[in-house]
Amino acid sequence: MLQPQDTAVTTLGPCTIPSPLRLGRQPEAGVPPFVSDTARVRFRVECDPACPAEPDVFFEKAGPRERLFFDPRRVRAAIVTCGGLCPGLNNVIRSAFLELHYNYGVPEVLGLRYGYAGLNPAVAEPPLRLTPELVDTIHEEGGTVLGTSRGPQPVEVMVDFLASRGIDLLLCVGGDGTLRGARSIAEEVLRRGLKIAVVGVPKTIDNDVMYVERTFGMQTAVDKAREVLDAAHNEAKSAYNGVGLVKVMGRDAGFIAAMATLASQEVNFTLIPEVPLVLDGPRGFLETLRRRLIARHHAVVVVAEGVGRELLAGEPVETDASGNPKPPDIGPFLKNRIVQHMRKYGVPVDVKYFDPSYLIRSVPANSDDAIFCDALARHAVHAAMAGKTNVVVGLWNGVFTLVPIPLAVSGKKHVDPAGPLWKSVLACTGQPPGWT
Ligand SMILES: Nc1ncnc2c1ncn2[C@@H]1O[C@H](COP(=O)(O)OP(=O)(O)O)[C@@H](O)[C@H]1O
Ligand SMILES: O=P(O)(O)OC[C@H]1O[C@](O)(COP(=O)(O)O)[C@@H](O)[C@@H]1O
Repeated sequence: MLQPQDTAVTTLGPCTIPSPLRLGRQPEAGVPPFVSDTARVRFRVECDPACPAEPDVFFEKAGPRERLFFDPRRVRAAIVTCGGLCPGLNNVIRSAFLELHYNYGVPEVLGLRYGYAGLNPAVAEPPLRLTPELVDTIHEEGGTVLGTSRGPQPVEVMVDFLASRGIDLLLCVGGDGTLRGARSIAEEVLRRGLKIAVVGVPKTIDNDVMYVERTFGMQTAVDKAREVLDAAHNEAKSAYNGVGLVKVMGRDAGFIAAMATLASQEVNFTLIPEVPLVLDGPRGFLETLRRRLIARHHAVVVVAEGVGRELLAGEPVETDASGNPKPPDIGPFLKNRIVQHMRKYGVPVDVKYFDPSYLIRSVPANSDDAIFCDALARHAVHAAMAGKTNVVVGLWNGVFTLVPIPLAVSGKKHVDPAGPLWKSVLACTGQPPGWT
């Protein structure tokens, strides 16, 4: 159970430097333009009284502080992007640079190359010095202009790098692995008594970061996934007993599959890792699909890549360089089982299999994500300039928060099979709540 002290944010020291921020408008009378450290956001899922969220816990509110820990004129900042691609990485780099450069007047912002490898001189490409020209149009492109990577680097080496380069603040843009790395760096920095702020920006199309309502890139990925679902629907309904089978990313959490289902409204079966898949038996998936084909002659099925690990138990389990499990390929497996099952019962079937894979995460951010990335990046800069460290910018009930990284990596966020998102998916697809 979350305790109030868990949400306390670490600060490098007292904030004594007046902020040079010009917010572009005069504050309304009596309304300070700056956010105080005592401004809190209540942590509760208001729309779902059944949610076990703790009612009396508050997160510190993100936003510009009136007094800073760092003197902006002397700051050297650095940005690193890690893990899998995600729409909006370049937006975050651009907006963080612009905030640091123009609003705070920070003279030097470095872009570290290829993830945490960029902090290890033994393997690193030299950092890029960011300029207005360099970031000018990067938001129009997918991917990350800095490069990214998976795989560990020794924390002592990374902190040596930061100290020897005189870097005062490090923005780590990534998912839960990146945040674990950021936590190690921040803790090693504090152990050595250094004054380097480490602030995370929550990236992942999987949307599985705890205590963060939404990670950037997810909405764009859902947009792309929805296009594929609509295509699968067109294919399926144009064939006699057509099945459009779509596999989307999501190794532990089914947010993309669930949300793309709601966006498309054309899906009949949404399979996510949070709801165990049973293939056989009268109430299993295959028989339910057979009944649907007999009744309606077409179906759309979306399956998240992390589904059915138990079904594929015999398959070799691989991990990526960061130690994340790479699930055996559920897509072709499911296609074969559908074909075999229908053949067994003499039901003709025409399965069209779609694997959009990297297509949904390598595209530029949509408008919604672009605006979100801009806000996240600016909030990360505000937090770092105020000396906040070991913290990630979050969003909760529409308000930007500062979430201590140890809390954010204490677990992974999942689709709640009893929650409103999954209930909406069930209502939209008409599928049973579980497979038995
Ligand atoms: N427990 C950990 N401690 C330190 N670094 C980690 C840890 N887990 C992952 N990392 C590093 O963070 C980076 C990104 O992690 P990864 O899991 O690949 O992507 P993501 O951040 O998107 O989850 C990699 O360089 C990885 O080695
Ligand atoms: O092929 P890669 O680069 O390992 O990426 C695959 C993984 O990346 C993701 O898209 C996102 O993962 P991260 O954001 O944690 O990097 C997962 O859904 C997927 O399993």
